[in-house]
Amino acid sequence: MKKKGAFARLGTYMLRHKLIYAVLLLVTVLSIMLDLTMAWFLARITDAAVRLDVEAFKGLAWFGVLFLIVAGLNTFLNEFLKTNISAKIRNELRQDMMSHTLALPQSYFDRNHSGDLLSRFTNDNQSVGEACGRVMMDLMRNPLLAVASFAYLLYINWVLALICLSIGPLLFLTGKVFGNAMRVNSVRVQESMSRTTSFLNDILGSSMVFKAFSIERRLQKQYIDYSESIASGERKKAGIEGATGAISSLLGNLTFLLALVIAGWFVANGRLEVGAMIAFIQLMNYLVGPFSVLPGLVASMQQSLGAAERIFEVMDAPAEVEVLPEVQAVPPEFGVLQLTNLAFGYPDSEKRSLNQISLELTRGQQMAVVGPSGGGKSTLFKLLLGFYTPDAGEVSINGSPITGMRLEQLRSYFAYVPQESGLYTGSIRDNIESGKPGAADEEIMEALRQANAYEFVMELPEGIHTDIGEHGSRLSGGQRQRLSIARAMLKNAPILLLDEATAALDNESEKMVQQAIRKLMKDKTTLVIAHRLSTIQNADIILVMENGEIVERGSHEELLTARGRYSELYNTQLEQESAEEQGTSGNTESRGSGGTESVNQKASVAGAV
Ligand SMILES: Nc1ncnc2c1ncn2[C@@H]1O[C@H](COP(=O)(O)OP(=O)(O)OP(=O)(O)O)[C@@H](O)[C@H]1O
Repeated sequence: MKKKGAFARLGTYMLRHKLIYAVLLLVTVLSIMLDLTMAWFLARITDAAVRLDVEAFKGLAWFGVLFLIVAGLNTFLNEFLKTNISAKIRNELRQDMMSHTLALPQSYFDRNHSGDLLSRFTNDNQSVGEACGRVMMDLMRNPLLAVASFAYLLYINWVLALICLSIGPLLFLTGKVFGNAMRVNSVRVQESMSRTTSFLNDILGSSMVFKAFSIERRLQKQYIDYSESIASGERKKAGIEGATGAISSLLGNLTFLLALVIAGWFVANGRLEVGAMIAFIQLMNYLVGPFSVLPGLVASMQQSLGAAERIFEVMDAPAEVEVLPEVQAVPPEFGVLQLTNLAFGYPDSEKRSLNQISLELTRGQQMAVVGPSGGGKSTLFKLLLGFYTPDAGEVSINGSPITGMRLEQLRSYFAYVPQESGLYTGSIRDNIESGKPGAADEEIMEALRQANAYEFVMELPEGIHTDIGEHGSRLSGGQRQRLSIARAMLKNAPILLLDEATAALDNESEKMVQQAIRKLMKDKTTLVIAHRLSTIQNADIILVMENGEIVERGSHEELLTARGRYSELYNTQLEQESAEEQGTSGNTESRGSGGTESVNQKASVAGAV
């Protein structure tokens, strides 16, 4: 998108506030008139003093008081409206950006770093807000002030006026040269800031990892590099601003001195009154001032337009839905889910992550997907949830291809329990309620009971209103998972997609989670990704996925008898678990409930599917 495009689009936001801009324009014109009045006032007061006209002072004093009141009110209105309009436009941009971001497909989030997005929501938004308020109005005010002052100077003495004006082109040229350098540099600073925000976003969100690996020094060094890169851009900015300011003021002072000498000479020769010379000095500042601040303002505007482009880039990214979806109040009827010859490769990836996938899941059936890492299990879920569209083949529910369904309609068939609990900052209530927006407290409590989470939640200081911290960091892994299950319970969708919700839990916690899952799965059709094969022995069908293909399918017994890939995986895992069991059995007491459970123990809590 060209700069003009960004400006025109910002214009649509500004046009929504025509009235404020109209008042701001009036205030600006009034402030220019007040500036000129000040020059006139100085001339009058000087002339009265030179002529020893005491009578004139009384009137001038009253005029001065009135002037101060009007100028004060005008300054207040000017500052208030500029800040106000910035805040309004920033707010609207933020909201529009958020609603579009929420509508973006998963592939967008795969490609773009969340820290970069964050930077667009914050730094860029701030910069654009400035442009629509202060920068914009100053860009209008300064040329108007220069023209008005020049007209007044012409009226006082045209020779002096032309001398003053001669500085204009020089200052303009300075501004153009330095303005370009400023724009190039500010793009660099913005990019550095965005990289730094991404880095901070990553490391601050995983404080336990960097502490556990003792990589604080390395992170500190990396951060110093990022921070230095911002600082170096900012130093360069200071250099450019300093040079622009120095050249502008040198040119301004030179012209000023020249004009002053000539004005003094005119006064000495009786061709100019002393008051007119004082007015001239004041007007000279008004004429030269804008030329020296304009380059900086133009550079700021360019920088903000760059920021606006980055915001509009997000808003222009193709969305997966036009209107943000609403949760369907009543869960749909479900009969059968069919996948026929499904094939899929991620955008930007040459390799196919799924190939020739065909399966049928009927109401009430419990299906498990197992297989080595990278086999395509999670990708299968992503396609079912409509995060990506298959390259070939078809997914249909109750005989209707999902391509003909709205996304919210498709997603209403599934309750998803992700591997990571997927909780967000806010209260327990906020998190659970996302399963059924608008749910009553009783429904939330019931879901918590069903998910074996009621008791621990009630023990928390503020119950369901307790803030759980970033991604639920104030809770244990098992507690997080039980909340994730409670959320799925509240959704009450016909198909449960469970992504190995029992991974990495201790014995006690796993029991609680498994119980919760069993209740969740009651009367539900289930598709579960399982890494621990001991937990899926009761599944109706087990699919073994490898390299994106289903290489085996059948019940636990059938697959063991077949002595194929499943039986290989099962026996390897059995051996590993009993080796771990033997290695740790001597320490059971010191471990408490955090130890690795035996295969038999696991089998006793198995039956999730
Ligand atoms: N967003 C992505 N972009 C590109 N390739 C991806 C993306 N996500 C996964 N892949 C690739 O797709 C393949 C299947 O990955 P998938 O996450 O489905 O495996 P998985 O069976 O769920 O693995 P695991 O058991 O480790 O979770 C892998 O080769 C992986 O590298």
